[in-house]
Amino acid sequence: MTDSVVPIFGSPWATVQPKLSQPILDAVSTLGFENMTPVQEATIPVFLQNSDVIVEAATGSGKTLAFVIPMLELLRRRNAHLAPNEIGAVIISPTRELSKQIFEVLEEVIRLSDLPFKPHLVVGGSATATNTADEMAKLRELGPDILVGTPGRLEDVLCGRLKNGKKTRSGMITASGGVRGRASMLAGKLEVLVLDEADRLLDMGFEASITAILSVLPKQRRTGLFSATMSDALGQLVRTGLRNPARVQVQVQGKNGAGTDMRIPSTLRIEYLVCPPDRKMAQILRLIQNSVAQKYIVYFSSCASVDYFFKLFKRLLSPSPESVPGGKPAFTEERKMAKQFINTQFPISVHSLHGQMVQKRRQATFEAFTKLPVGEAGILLSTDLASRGLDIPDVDCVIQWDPPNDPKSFAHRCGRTARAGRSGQALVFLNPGPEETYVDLLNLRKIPMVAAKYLWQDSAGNATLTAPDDAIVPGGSDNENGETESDSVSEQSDADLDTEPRKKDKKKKKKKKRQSSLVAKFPVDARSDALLELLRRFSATDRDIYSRSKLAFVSFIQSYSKHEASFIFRPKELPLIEAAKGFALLHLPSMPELRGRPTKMFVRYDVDTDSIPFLDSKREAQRLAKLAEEKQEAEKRRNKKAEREETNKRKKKSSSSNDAWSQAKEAKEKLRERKLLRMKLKDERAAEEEERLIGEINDPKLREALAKDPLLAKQMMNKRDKSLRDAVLMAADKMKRLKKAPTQKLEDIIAEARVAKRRRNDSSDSSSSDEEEEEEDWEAVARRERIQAKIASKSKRPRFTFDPGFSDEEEK
Ligand SMILES: Nc1ncnc2c1ncn2[C@@H]1O[C@H](COP(=O)(O)OP(=O)(O)OP(=O)(O)O)[C@@H](O)[C@H]1O
Repeated sequence: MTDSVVPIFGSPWATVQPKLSQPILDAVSTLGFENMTPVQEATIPVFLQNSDVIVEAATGSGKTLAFVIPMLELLRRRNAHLAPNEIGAVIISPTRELSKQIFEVLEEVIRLSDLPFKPHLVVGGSATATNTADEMAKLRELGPDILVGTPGRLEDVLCGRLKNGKKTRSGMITASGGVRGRASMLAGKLEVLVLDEADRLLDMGFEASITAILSVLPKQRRTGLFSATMSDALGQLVRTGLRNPARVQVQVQGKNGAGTDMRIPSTLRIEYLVCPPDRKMAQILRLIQNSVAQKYIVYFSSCASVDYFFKLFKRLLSPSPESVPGGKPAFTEERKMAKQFINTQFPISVHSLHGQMVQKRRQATFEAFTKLPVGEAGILLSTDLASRGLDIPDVDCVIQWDPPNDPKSFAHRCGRTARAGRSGQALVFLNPGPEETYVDLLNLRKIPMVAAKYLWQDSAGNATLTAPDDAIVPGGSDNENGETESDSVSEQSDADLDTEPRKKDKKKKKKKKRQSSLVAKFPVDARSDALLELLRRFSATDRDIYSRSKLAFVSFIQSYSKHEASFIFRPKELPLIEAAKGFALLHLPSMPELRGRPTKMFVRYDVDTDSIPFLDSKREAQRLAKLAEEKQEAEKRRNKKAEREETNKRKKKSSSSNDAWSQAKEAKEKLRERKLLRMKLKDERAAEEEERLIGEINDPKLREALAKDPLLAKQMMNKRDKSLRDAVLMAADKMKRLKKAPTQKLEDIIAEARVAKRRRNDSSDSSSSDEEEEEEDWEAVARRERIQAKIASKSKRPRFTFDPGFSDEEEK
């Protein structure tokens, strides 16, 4: 392991051992670099001696040349000839911007040294298949020796384009199960591999591509890993196949000249400001107003925040008359208002950069900021896309509106200033409360910070360190909810008596109150509040700004919950209402995170948000047309709904009267059905019973007769009246004898039989009368009985109609 202390510059290039070739020495001299930087001095000899290297050195310390120079030297020294489709070296970096920057340095050194190497930049951005195919064809035609690029596109070139690979949890496509196209370049003879920002490249996000690239590289190669935060990735180094690597850690030189273990350049001053989140904008403007700095980078946690604040900063710092609704007079008035908050002697241009921008704009905006003319000030708003490696000249100040989600990025962000021995300043905003411990975390990571002073603004608009008279200090007793400290104390003693769940509830409330009081203890800054009102006015007059404000706030909250240092950045303790004010929202969005927060503290902006227009007339016309369409649709829907309701009402009404009728009908029907069923069952049971009874009668004649009159049979059997049976038989015989009409009913016969029986009983011994007489009597009785039966039948109809005892056929 090689350790060296950073004096800003080290030994001359000519002192390197083994010696650098003359063309390369000429090139660095033409670049104006007389001496090496310490990291170059420590790395180049080791790399040249065919050893793998892991290099960790502060941001802006010259790591790019520390790998570019030995790489060219190693390629120059090799004897093997490279075919047009073979490459000798690959440099991988995590972003397109950084790849381009490295490529430009490499190209410049090759040009100045006149070495016969062809470098080529391989970055994404033109994702369509035809573009990729074109690019690959161009690449084969060009036959480069060195490739510089991002992992995904390099994977396509070196391993073949992957189709249908498997998606990993992190969203990357892995080769397993996928089909690869033909590789455009062969890496079998590769001499040098460099991973710049290696710790980032070894993160999960790039894992699949890096693994695929490593799999097609020869094992006999030189590998160099470079970063300002290398130790964070040591665990993953095994994967890169390093062979007995030399570790180069360059110490930062302290003020007394001795080496320190700090991770940041000694020329960089990092400050932190603890203040409520709604004061950030005013603080930035006052900082710009107060300093001589010209170039600023402001970091946000999401692309949506960058887009939104870009619009706000632009309206404040460099508006154009077309961007202000109401034409020129309104523009002049707005300029006047904005000048109350920032009034610099120089123009300030505003730029934005993030990963969701189209490549062309991304490139243009980056170049515009990089090449800003001397004497002109500029602000670049960015996400972490511009946090690593970018060597933007003359950045004076780095401001972190949001601390980064990954604490590693903190040093990289700050490192965009104070590069190559220049001095620079960085500022990070922290919310009062748990976020203040971020200072300790960074201290542990060898990144020291000092507290910044809150900046005020006097009536003349100048930034000052002393609070003006209108800065009302709440005295610490009143908190956000209007409760006093003593209230809290008495509540605390009450809480001691409370039951467990209530205690928890109170604890939560107390926590919230503590948070709110932390914010509320800051003196009121009326000018900051007035600035926020102006920003809200921008939003209320430009739909583009208004819609972006909501998006930005929501994405900020989402991003806040993804902080790696979640023990410091606790979403539950984030002062959300102040954050919403800081985003200059017109109203609070309805989101679950705001539940239980003191939303009354937020004053809604008095505007009908539906009427906020787009400044772009085309967009506004589209919006109005869409709105009219939506209104029509809504009207139609309302009408349809009303119609539906009306018909439903009518239906209900008629069905309620119809219902009673149909219900009664239905009930009747049911009753009838049930009755019929009952009768049927009864009949069936009766029939069964009668059959059984008939079966019991032995006499075949009687059985025959009774089979035809089951009712009689039943009656007889019930009574077990043998004499009646005999009488029936006798009567039946007699009928036969007298050849009486077969239609005579059996019940008549029975009636006659009964009369006869009675008579027989009456004149038991008396000689029986002659047959004629008997016959007459029988007739009379039968008549009487018939009449009686008729009367009875009128009142009680028999269930079965009686069949004549003997049919005509039987008679025959
Ligand atoms: N020997 C040198 N003498 C003077 N300036 C140099 C020398 N080497 C590099 N520089 C300059 O130093 C600046 C920073 O270099 P470089 O971008 O390589 O830093 P870095 O260590 O890679 O930073 P980061 O960690 O941010 O990627 C560049 O502008 C570069 O031109």
